[in-house]
Amino acid sequence: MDKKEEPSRRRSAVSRLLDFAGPRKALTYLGCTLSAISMVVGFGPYVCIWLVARDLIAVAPNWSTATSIAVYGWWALGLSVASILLYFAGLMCTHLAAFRCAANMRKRATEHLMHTSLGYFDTHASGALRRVVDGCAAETEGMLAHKLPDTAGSVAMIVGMLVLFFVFDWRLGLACLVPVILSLICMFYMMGGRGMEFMTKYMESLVKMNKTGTEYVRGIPVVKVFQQTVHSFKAFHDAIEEFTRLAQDYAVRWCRTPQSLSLTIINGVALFLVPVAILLAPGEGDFGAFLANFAFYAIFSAVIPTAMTRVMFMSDALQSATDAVNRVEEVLAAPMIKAPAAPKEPVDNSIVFDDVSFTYEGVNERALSHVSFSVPAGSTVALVGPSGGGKTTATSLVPRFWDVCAGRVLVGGVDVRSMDPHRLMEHVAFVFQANHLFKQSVLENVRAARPDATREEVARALSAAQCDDIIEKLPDGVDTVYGAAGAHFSGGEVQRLMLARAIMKDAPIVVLDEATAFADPENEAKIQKAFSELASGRSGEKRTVLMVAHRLSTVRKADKIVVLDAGRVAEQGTHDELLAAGGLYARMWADYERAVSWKITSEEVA
Ligand SMILES: Nc1ncnc2c1ncn2[C@@H]1O[C@H](COP(=O)(O)OP(=O)(O)OP(=O)(O)O)[C@@H](O)[C@H]1O
Repeated sequence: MDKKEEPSRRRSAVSRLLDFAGPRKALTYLGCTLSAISMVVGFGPYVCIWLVARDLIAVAPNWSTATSIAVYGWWALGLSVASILLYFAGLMCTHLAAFRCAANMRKRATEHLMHTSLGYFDTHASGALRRVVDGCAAETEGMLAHKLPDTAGSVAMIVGMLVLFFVFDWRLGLACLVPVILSLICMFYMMGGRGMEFMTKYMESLVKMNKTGTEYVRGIPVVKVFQQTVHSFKAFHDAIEEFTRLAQDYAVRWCRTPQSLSLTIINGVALFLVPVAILLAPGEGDFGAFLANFAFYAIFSAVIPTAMTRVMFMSDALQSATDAVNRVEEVLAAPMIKAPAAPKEPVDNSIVFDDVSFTYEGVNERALSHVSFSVPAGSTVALVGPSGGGKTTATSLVPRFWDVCAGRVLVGGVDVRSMDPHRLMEHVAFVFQANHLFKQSVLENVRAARPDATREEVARALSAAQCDDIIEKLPDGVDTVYGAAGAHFSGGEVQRLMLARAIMKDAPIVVLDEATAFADPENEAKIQKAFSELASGRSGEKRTVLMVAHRLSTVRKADKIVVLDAGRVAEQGTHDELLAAGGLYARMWADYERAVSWKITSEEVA
């Protein structure tokens, strides 16, 4: 990945950023040019002031003979207005480009994430990704819209000043130049390696704080239940501390420096200019002309600190923007699901695991090792086994959350890697523990599986998934927004709504990870009924179902049970066959029966 990216990293952040602006990139250049012209035009009023000063010195003390003063005044006014108008026109152009750039950054990162292998989200917290997609784009907006044209203007101003410095009296010009050179040296030091290194650390710390913050908010119930304090959530606490330290460093070391620098320049100009003028004055033949020149340098040297400060703050913005564009490029480099050049069509509705092995990245132990089993079209196969046996991993290989390390997963007789990812998603409905309800109406939540479904079709899917009692309880029926008052669901209810979504999708194959291991008897019966509705399919054709079962009651009726233990298939067969074999499944079943009888006995006692 890095090798391919190196050339792009070598290009400047601004040029990489502007790639996101597309054709509007030209507006940035136009905006910067207008801003530069505006600054040069902005010299006009200063020149007029100097001309006034020069005329007055020339006619002193007969001030009334200076007749051109009003003309200079009008010129000064006209040039000021022209400079302001040019500046606004420039800003308009850069804003248009900056907005497009930020929008395209967000769009491309979001689109890329849509096609990123789903497993990527397991290892990249949503808080950090949100900050990259949204925050980084926002960070670049101000830089492109304001800082860049201001810097172009300031550079034009500095260059113009340097030229003017040597037009009238090079000796006074040189005196003004010394503090400029000094400040430039300081600025290059700030913009250099250490400054950038600091900014990268600062941004990393911000991302870390966001990430741990999201995790903390998610974990608040656990923290409360166990009566822990905020400090016990050590990662978040440490991230806040680290960020605070860096933010203080930032304010003290990196913000105070530009301010001191600016002051040095202002004072520096006077410090250098005045003594040089005093030294030169006695030797001057035409003292009036010398005084006028001195007035020129005194007026114009005041412009330089403003320009320098603007350039200085650009370095700050440039560092944040470089960091932002690096992070967005990192997201854009996230592995995408590879779509085959010539996708194959599934020929039936079966699923086959053919000698599949899989190891998670950065882990030595295999999560799955030589796993082979088949789910014939129209049958229901349940994966059972001890915790950590590899059940969830096996099901996540079907939608290509991850790709196998060895072997093949076939859907409809075709390796999932040879199928068009959209076709795979169409052919298979996935109901996972991580699926969640959106903060939308129940109707929209179910319709997410098939956006063109009618209200009647949604109602039928809800009925088939045994959700009628849930809908009846809701204040606005199917139009009730999930999360609004009175619209919260139990684990079993959420599972039934998920099943309604899967029924709505009407895919011939369903892969599901049972959400809850325990449900009350009423919910349990309804979930069972919803499962059989889902498996029975529409128009009499049975669906193929591969399910991770946490409840052995669910698997009893399955056509086949595959027992996964430590990533290997320990045994497979029907419920009766496995009981007769007296292996791991038989032991699990005996434990399950004991648990059920214990539950019944304790309920009777109660
Ligand atoms: N994202 C991950 N990164 C690294 N290892 C993982 C990841 N997810 C799971 N594992 C490991 O892979 C193995 C199989 O886990 P898996 O979740 O598939 O088991 P399971 O049978 O579904 O367990 P359970 O019944 O508890 O849900 C375990 O050792 C687990 O620690």
